[in-house]
Amino acid sequence: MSTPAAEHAPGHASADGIAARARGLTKAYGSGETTVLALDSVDVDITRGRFTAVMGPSGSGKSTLMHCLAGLDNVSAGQVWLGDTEITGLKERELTRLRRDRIGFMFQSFNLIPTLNAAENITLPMDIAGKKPDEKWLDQVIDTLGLRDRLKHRPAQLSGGQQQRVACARALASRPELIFADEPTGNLDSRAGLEVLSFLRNAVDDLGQTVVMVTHDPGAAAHSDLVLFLGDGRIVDEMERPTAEAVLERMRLFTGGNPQTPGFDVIRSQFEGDGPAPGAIPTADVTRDKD
Ligand SMILES: Nc1ncnc2c1ncn2[C@@H]1O[C@H](COP(=O)(O)OP(=O)(O)OP(=O)(O)O)[C@@H](O)[C@H]1O
Repeated sequence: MSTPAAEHAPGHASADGIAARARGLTKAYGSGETTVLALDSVDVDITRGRFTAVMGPSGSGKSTLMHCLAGLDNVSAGQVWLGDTEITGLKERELTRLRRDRIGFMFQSFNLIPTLNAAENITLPMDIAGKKPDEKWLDQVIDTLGLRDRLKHRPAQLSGGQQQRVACARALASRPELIFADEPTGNLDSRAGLEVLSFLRNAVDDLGQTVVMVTHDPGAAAHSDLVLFLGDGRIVDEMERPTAEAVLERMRLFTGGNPQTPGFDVIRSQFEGDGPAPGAIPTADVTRDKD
């Protein structure tokens, strides 16, 4: 689980391309005395063809950052670009189209449609958009994810790991510029979680995709090329070629080992005795993988 990114082959795309960029990104919720500054003037570049993990204590702004970069949430101040397109200021309709055409999403809950089989779930976003899939690319995604013999199965006939692989294939199917994954392993046992992380890694290394993943798990973050650490709505540090141990150590510094700090319990229980071994995926809310 603690495979260092250094062992991974570099992605296909050139390192100088920027898939998404934010400058002075600020997001406040509420108003007056109850205002919460979820993001505080964040500057960030997401490099194309890389796997970036976003970590930080609970409430540090990870999901808000992802939502603002993906155009799912409007910003209070600052600017966000997807490639060369500035998305801040776009109308909802334009944003919807941009998300549909250029971004893939993977969430903790797989969000598969129970009445559709795996193949239909994978192509659903494109079917809704009236777009024909690139069959060669789709075949490559299906084979990379090992779903070839599961295409006719409905979600209920698939294990948790297989369902998440279908969700991964759906995110990749339209060959998006950028894939956002929010705790993609959060509902999986450690083996299925590991599989999904390997597939995301392969999507970057073999298919040249760009992935941004929000996670609480240092072991999951160790599959990335770069970890961004958020604290109180700011990027407070970053780590190239992370290992689970180094990320855990950084998270410890973060919380100052203070059990009162939000997120401390999660980190401590995962790594210090009463949780799984370092690098394991949290096993709460486990979905059995019958592979
Ligand atoms: N819709 C909302 N209304 C009000 N406050 C919000 C809203 N969404 C998020 N917040 C607040 O913004 C801050 C950042 O939240 P966010 O969900 O981005 O954190 P996070 O790092 O993803 O947390 P977690 O790890 O617990 O998911 C928190 O203080 C949160 O309470």
